[in-house]
Amino acid sequence: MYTVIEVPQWQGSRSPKAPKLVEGAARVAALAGGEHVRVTTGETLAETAARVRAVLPGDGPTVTAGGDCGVELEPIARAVRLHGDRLTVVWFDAHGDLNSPESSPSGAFHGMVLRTLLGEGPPDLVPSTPLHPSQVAFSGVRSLDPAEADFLDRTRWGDLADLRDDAVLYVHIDLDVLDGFTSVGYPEPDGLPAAELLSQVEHLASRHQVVGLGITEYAPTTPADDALLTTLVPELVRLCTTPHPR
Ligand SMILES: NC(=[NH2+])NCCC[C@H](N)C(=O)O
Repeated sequence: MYTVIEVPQWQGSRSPKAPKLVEGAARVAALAGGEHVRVTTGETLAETAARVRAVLPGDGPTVTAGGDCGVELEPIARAVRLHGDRLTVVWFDAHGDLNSPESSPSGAFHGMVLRTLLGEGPPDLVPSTPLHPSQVAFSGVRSLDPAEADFLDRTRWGDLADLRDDAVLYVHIDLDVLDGFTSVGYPEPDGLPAAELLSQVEHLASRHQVVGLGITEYAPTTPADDALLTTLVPELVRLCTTPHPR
């Protein structure tokens, strides 16, 4: 069995749609099945993170239902603690979320969460064991602020086509990676069709154990987007929680 952690955090986003992330987290969690735990948000992001940390299971796969992308902080930090160098984080997202507090144009934590996991972020949120850039591989990223583009260019990242045989994966999916999906705070053109996202995840999950999945940034806006998630979320969860090798 897998644990589904619903985190209705919206305070990490500065989008006018951010309050809708509360309803979105509940919807994604309901579609994900599993053993469902709901975390209530605290006064600060650090307090919410501590609550997430407190409910993470000792072992077994986690499915995190966001909420803004900042909800990935503790589940990914846990995967680093458990799996060390073997872990690769696959970042399916329109955005890099690679801003530092100094470079962020918005001040929003969801645009800094990956950088924070790499060891540079708001001091109360940086995990004790940072992720190394070679443990991160991107898919669908197409909207970067200038400082993020510069950081991306001067850093050696992981490569999905060249994962080590014994790699285990954390699959992060910000729904803004999808093409034409508008139920997010910051939609961007030219994303991945849902079938392409599924086929990439299927390919990865057929070769590697997935130790965590996060599905974030759902801000319900259109019935068509909701209908898409009705099939997409259970399928992603099935692919990522089926024990390996299948
Ligand atoms: N997870 C997201 N939707 N991130 C959007 C970030 C947008 C922008 N790069 C910022 O830092 O504010």
